[in-house]
Amino acid sequence: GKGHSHWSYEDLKHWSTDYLDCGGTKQSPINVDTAQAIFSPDLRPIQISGYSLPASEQLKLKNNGHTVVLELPDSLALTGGYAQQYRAAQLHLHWGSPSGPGSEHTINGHRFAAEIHVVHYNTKYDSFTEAMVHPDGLAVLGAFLEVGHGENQYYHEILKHLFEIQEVGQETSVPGFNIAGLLPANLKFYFHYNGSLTTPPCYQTVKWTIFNQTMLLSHHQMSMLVSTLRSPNDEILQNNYRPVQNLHGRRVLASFQ
Ligand SMILES: NS(=O)(=O)c1c(F)c(F)c(SCCc2ccc(C(=O)O)cc2)c(F)c1NC1CCCCCCC1
Ligand SMILES: [Zn+2]
Repeated sequence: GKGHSHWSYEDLKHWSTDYLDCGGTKQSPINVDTAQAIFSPDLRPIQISGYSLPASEQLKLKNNGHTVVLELPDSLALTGGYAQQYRAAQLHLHWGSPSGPGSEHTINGHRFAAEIHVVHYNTKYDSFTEAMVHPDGLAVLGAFLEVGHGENQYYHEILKHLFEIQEVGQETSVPGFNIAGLLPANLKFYFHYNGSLTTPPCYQTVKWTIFNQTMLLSHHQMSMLVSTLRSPNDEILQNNYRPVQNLHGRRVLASFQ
């Protein structure tokens, strides 16, 4: 059932007692030490297809108490950069607060303002639920968000609806748009490693791609993100990121030098 809704980012130590995998040796997020990353020229550019959705397609946007989730049709596909084909399930965000950053992954110890995750499942499994328990079951594309000068029109398609779902459990519908606009234009430069869901049940079944290029939002857009949604204890939902986890000998690959 929805048992995972009783955990919080405040009592992280209980995660591994309630969910065994949360105490595993292939956990996410991680810090990427770029000097230790292994340049792998065989890592192909990530290729996505079907990401441009017509406005007639209505997508569900939900405050699930831990983040804002945009459900995605499985017509969105990951067709390059991975050995197998994956289809989209949902995307969601992690962020900090007005006083600090909230990305989940860090680069050389640097935490970015926020991070988007586009969650996909391997099409060789019949469903997402089936896929998420297999080591090659999930693929998550991650990109960092920072404050830049202009407004980001693609992120605006999501952020302009946040006020409609301030309370936990609330959902609204968002007209389709080009989801690819939420990711960097250049999908060639990324880090790649095997890890996990960063939330209970922490299944170690995610092949992570973290793009090197950062997305830019306006200051106003970032402040909407960090100050609109409420959490289960009716406080503002902030700092919804898990601390970085030990690599336990895992190698991080880089598609670029
Ligand atoms: N970074 S991540 O991908 O691990 C991740 C998080 F860090 C997340 F924090 C979340 S949200 C927390 C999990 C959750 C809670 C409630 C509901 C609901 O009421 O519908 C749904 C999910 C979250 F949804 C996800 N992604 C989910 C992992 C949870 C279980 C499978 C659902 C799709 C991927
Ligand atoms: Zn996430």
